[in-house]
Amino acid sequence: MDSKLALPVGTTLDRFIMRKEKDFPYATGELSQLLRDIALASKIVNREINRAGLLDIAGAYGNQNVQGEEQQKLDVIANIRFIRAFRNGGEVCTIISEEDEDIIQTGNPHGKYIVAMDPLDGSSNIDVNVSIGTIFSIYRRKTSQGCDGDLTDCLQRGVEQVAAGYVIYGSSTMLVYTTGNGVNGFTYEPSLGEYFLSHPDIKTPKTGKTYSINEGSYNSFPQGIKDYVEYCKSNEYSARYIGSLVADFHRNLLKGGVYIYPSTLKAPNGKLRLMYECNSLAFIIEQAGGKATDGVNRIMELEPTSLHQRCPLVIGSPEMVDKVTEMLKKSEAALVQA
Ligand SMILES: O=P(O)(O)OC[C@H]1O[C@](O)(COP(=O)(O)O)[C@@H](O)[C@@H]1O
Ligand SMILES: [Mg+2]
Ligand SMILES: [Mg+2]
Repeated sequence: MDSKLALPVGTTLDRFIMRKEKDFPYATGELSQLLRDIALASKIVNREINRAGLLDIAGAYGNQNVQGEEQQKLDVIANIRFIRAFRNGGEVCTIISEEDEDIIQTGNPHGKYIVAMDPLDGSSNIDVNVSIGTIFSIYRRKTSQGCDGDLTDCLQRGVEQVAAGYVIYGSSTMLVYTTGNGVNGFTYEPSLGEYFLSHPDIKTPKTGKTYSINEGSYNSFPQGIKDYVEYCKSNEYSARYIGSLVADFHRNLLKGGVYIYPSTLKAPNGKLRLMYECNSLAFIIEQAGGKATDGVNRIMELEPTSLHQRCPLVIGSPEMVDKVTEMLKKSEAALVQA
């Protein structure tokens, strides 16, 4: 946390954003307002999620999204709520969403920012009351204001992010984000309708004893990943896999651990999307002292070529990510020699 501005636990998100803005003499308040818009939309989505079982908003929506996945009603509701918040807020000109094939123009040509988002992460867990989330990345547009953003604005590398974060809708609802000056977590108090600083200056442990991977696809993992899973077992690490990226990531961020979604025969480029899952969490983990790679390269330096491109993900405590990279390299070298 910036030494000149250590704010106490219990500070409201609004006050935190306002005070942090003072760290940036040239700040114009637009990014602050955009963070508030995200917080507002997340409160509405949180309310819908909490009541999902009661209202007719559980289950499938009856459409497939651009990924070929069955859309859940809450995927669509969350998508609508965030798009509406960005439209009404006025700071965003263009949106990339997991639920929309093409970029969405908000009608705010003077908006300075591009948002890439996964409105509802962990869709397979929606109806079974398991933690789910929302993931977002914020970029400054490259093209001049006054017109709609275009692909050059949208396809920026992770290192260009001005902010990123996620909301986890779990036993409590939390917003965790970075603007490149450390990572802070805020817990939502529904009866007051406010987010309060609960996890200041989050740092992830250098290593841990938890690994998160869907071993159901073990047989088609790259050899290096198989070797790493065996290494974890031989060292009696704990296997934890919720099946919601945000939830698995959040646990490992706080307690130490590594989450791996490798390339498999079924998904040669992995399953997770670079622009609104991998880049966002990579920015967070790096700001918290951890690492994120595709097994070889730093996620944040990957050059995006399409809106919904996928990439393998190895993310978490730095020493554990390094171990995975080391084992992948070794198995590759063994293959070459064979
Ligand atoms: O069922 P699998 O193949 O293990 O995939 C689970 C992963 O897929 C995801 O559900 C993909 O995200 P969406 O739910 O946003 O599509 C991640 O949250 C999760 O980590
Ligand atoms: Mg997702
Ligand atoms: Mg999703």
